[in-house]
Amino acid sequence: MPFTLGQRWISDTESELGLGTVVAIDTRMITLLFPATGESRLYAKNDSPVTRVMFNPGDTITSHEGWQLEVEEVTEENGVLTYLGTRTDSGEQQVALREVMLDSKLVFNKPQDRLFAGQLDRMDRFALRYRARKYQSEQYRLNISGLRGTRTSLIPHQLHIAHDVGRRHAPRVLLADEVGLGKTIEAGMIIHQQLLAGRAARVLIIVPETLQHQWLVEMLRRFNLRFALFDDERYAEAQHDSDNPFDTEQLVICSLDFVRRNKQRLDLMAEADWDLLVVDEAHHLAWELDNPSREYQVIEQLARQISGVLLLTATPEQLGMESHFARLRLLDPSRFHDFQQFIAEQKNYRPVADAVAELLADKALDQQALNRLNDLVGEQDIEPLLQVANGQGEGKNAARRELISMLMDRHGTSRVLFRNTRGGVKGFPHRELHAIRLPLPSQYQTAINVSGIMNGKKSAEERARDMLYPEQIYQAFEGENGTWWNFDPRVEWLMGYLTSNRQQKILVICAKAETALQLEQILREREGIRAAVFHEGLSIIERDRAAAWFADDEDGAQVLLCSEIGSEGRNFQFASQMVMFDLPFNPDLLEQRIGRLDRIGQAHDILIMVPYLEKTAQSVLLRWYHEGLDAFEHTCPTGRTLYDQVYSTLINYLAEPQNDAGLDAFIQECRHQHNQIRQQLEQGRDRLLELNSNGGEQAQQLAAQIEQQDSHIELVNFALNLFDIVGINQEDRSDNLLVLTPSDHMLVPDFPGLPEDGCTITFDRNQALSREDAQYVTWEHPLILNGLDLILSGDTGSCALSLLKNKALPVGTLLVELIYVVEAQAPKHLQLTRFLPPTPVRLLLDRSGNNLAQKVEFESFNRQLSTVNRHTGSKLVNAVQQDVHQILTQGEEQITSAAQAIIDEARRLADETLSAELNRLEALRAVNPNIRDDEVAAQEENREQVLTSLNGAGWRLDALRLVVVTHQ
Ligand SMILES: Nc1ncnc2c1ncn2[C@@H]1O[C@H](COP(=O)(O)OP(=O)(O)OP(=O)(O)O)[C@@H](O)[C@H]1O
Repeated sequence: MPFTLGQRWISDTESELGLGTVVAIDTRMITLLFPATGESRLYAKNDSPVTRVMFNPGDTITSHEGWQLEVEEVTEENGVLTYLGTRTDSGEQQVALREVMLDSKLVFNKPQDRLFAGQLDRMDRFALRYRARKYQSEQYRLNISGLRGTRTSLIPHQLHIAHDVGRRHAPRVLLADEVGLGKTIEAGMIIHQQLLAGRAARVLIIVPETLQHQWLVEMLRRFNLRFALFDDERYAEAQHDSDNPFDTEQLVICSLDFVRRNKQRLDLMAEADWDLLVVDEAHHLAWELDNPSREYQVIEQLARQISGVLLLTATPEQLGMESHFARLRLLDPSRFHDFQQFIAEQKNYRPVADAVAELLADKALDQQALNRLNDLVGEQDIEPLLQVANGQGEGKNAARRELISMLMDRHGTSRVLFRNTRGGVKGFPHRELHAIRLPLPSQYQTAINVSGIMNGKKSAEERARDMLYPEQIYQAFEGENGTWWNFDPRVEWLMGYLTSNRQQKILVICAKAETALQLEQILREREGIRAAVFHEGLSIIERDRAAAWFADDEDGAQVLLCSEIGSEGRNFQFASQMVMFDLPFNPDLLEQRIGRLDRIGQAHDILIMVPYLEKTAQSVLLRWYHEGLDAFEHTCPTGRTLYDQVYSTLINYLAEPQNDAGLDAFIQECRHQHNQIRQQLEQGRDRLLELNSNGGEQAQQLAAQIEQQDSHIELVNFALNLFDIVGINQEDRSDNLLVLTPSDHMLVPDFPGLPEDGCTITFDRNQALSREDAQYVTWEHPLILNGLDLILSGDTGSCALSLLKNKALPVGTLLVELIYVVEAQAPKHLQLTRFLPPTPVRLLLDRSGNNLAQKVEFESFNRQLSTVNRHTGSKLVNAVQQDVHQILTQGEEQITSAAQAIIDEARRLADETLSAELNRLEALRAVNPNIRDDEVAAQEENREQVLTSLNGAGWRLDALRLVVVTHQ
């Protein structure tokens, strides 16, 4: 094309320069000035990488003054164009705009503009873009989205809870699985889902100080969630950056103590607009009528402000029924307002549990059972369902499942409380108690006698507490000289045990920090035993260091000596032996202690060694725990109830252990009651809770579904292609590992998610679980999510040209592949993507407008195509420009009906799903007070907003490729 002064051209290789103007021409060269950047370039007249910019009627163009013109006519004079049309701002008609007056900052972002401006992209990028669209849209539609991307084993009960709670609006639940069954993991999965779906953006986690780092690490390692740890120092720093320091981070972990200590800080925290509050070890929140603890009040203030609340505790009833009730009250004050009523409800679970058991038993239901079900379900006509459930037809199991879920929904606390037990989950190792009886040294006997005389005024409980730790009584009398370890036979026994098990990691727990410290010194000095200590006197860093030293396989400590604080929340399942140097005061603490080893991941049977001194409070307590409650070898669900029931008798025996008249009968009676209560629980409340909490068959299916997805090769192919195009170096290592490093030709200089010095990744879940240094890459990993974003939010691959070698078609045959996207704009929290994710529609049109897309599948077609160099590409584009315009017009006609069908289907699905959810909630609210009014209102509003947003859905051309047939 001949050059003329004043014409506008664009550089094919440096499109960022904007529009250029021809300012000089000589015999062989031309000069373009690019006013937007002030730069000039000299090009050869023949064969230069520049494309003539020409607009067509229907285009909207911008003048250098900023106003826009809708082009109606284009005239040419001496090779220079003038555009005629209507101004969009004033409506003035027949306005002329000479091309030299066009805005030079022109960017071409519509694929067709880019095509005509010669900005052709590589063919592999076009394919990547289409695949990215396709996979993204498929992933959004899967109901397991948000559950797959975590570095965790697929454990059905956890997946069930995460699936149920994770998709609720502002979930408020108590996660109360038994110790070590994975509450932290469940909370992490819920947070991950809520963040991914846009239901939450700001999350606050409050934990005991000792667990802060463990949480921080678990969130990052398993969920790729980078929390900021707020302590005094960090808080002071953040004060410089914002009036409210908590506004400086989206994801925050801090300790309960940090929150409790300062009223002003608490107020600021409460104001900081969190979406989700997580409180671990929530049994610390003690409550009595008219006397709530400070900890309780702190969380109460936050829970009033924050819409989503997850409370975690393995021992929900640790501080008694009242505190348990009070924690439920934090979740829903209007529902849990009357303690007496709550107690009454607790007793009424039996008939519901029986009905559920009958349904599960797969036997025919007699008239009595049918009547009972009718009564329990209440308002709804379930006759048809009962007939199917009682028949032998296909739908029998599904009908029974539906009836069970109706019962669960309508009765009890199952919507706010989840509790899985080892019994329900199965597959846990055995626990074995070894009680080692040792003589009571005379020094202790004397100290106990003297203290008995001196402490006459103390309460029975105080005396009982003293009596449990004779070494402390002795030392209180002897002061500095009270070297009890020189004669206490437990010390001798402990040293013998540890030295004869040098290859084993052993956890030693004692109630008091002083005992732990003294033992450490003795073990070190006398036997050279490497023992880490873990107690409340250490700083957080020191505690974590101690735990890490114990965990270290190669150079680590053989023993971890910890006081009672080490018995909570920590993960020590790599060890399978524990020594209780003394026993804790209540059965919940005992369970917490054993729970350090008896957790998911424990591969061996657990040995619990208890050296105890005969005729002491310890020997009484040991018998009570073991013979009365069976609390060492099995988790003890009755512990708290029995403890409250027999408290005064027990305390008296502990306070005066030498007076054991009637002790045998007392213990026997406790065992009898234990068996009875356990049976009641198993048939009533616990059974119901468990049935609801472990998710049954559906949870198994969920796990199986995710597992099936895990092995999909599509992700691997896509990711490798993506990394390639982004410019990330990939180096194959054995064992399904890949090392990624940034190259010096990256698409963007800083690819989010890829560290400067690279990272190791794996696509294999098992490998990721055993190799902590490798990132587990799934569709939900930041590398993939950011990669998809990078490709789809920019121009990458939006316009390409390929050659098709096919002798069956005439040379020069033109096909245009058009990728449209059907989408709706809406705030993320509406989760419109469930119904209408950005959905690609592919058309493959020939010159007559026939759509061949159905017959010619993308991948096999793509494999037949070959690339063309940019220069030839530009020439080809110019040659077929008119045809392409026509085909585009035909494309617009064809997409309308296809897109509208997709939108209609999305609206139908949304209406059906959301109306069903709303109806269900409304029906439930009539019978189950656990449904909060605000939940129903939010659901209703959500439905309205979703449907309105879908009404506004539309489509646009996202990418296009010209395909020209050759025979060479
Ligand atoms: N799905 C899983 N995949 C891999 N590891 C898991 C999974 N679930 C739990 N674990 C591991 O099992 C241990 C117990 O899990 P977690 O700490 O979440 O239990 P918990 O119920 O919070 O315990 P506690 O009652 O002691 O606070 C942890 O080491 C955790 O990493």
